[in-house]
Amino acid sequence: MIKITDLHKYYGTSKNRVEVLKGLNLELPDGRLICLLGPSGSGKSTLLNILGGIEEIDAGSVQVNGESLEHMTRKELSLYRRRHLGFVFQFYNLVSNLTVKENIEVGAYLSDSPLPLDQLTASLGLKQHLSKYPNQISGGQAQRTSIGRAMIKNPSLLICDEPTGALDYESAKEVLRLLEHLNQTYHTTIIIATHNVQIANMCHLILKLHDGTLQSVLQNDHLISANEVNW
Ligand SMILES: Nc1ncnc2c1ncn2[C@@H]1O[C@H](COP(=O)(O)OP(=O)(O)OP(=O)(O)O)[C@@H](O)[C@H]1O
Repeated sequence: MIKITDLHKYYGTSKNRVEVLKGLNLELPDGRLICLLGPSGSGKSTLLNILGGIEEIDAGSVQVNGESLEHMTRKELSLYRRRHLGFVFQFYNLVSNLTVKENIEVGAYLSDSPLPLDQLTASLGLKQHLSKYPNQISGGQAQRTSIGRAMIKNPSLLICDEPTGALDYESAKEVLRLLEHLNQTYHTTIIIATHNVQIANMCHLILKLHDGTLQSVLQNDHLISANEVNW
């Protein structure tokens, strides 16, 4: 469970200080697919980076599985990231001189309890591509590799910031099907920040952020499968 209480975040100092998150309150149950929607600049990445222990909390509290991030030292935050977090970004950030398999294995080294590589690569649909290098695979395959690298850690929370933003329709759908499958198989809480409002239809919970405030938190009563998501 993630519990956010009166969360504030500011950038800049004195006259240039801007409040980017303006007192968020939110509870996110475990094991859900969560969509975070909001226009550019509304604070989505800032919120994800706070949940990911990358950005400091200026006021308020963020509890993840009972641990308060605002009280953690840098070392504790680093351990929190290693143990609990997986990150997926719009651009895949693969290591160019490592193969697909080796890129995924990088994630395993960071975990005390990694998932078996064989099992995961079957889910990722990358078995035929394991010995290729990033410049020999498509964008969709690269994103599935980066999801593999994040998931092999067996994180309790997978944070995806615009995971389909750079992909064509078919590759984006494959990534969405994969995220749905991982959520169902491993019960990982997955947060997807996106501009694509259609993605919300396959998520259990839909958060709408506007200008640093939560406009709405909706339970999706008309859940559809990733396969049925169209745009
Ligand atoms: N390191 C920073 N220093 C100063 N201002 C920042 C910093 N990071 C973000 N901001 C500002 O905070 C606001 C929220 O940015 P954020 O990246 O969280 O929005 P977003 O909703 O993720 O946008 P997008 O959809 O374009 O990625 C923006 O006005 C942005 O300019």
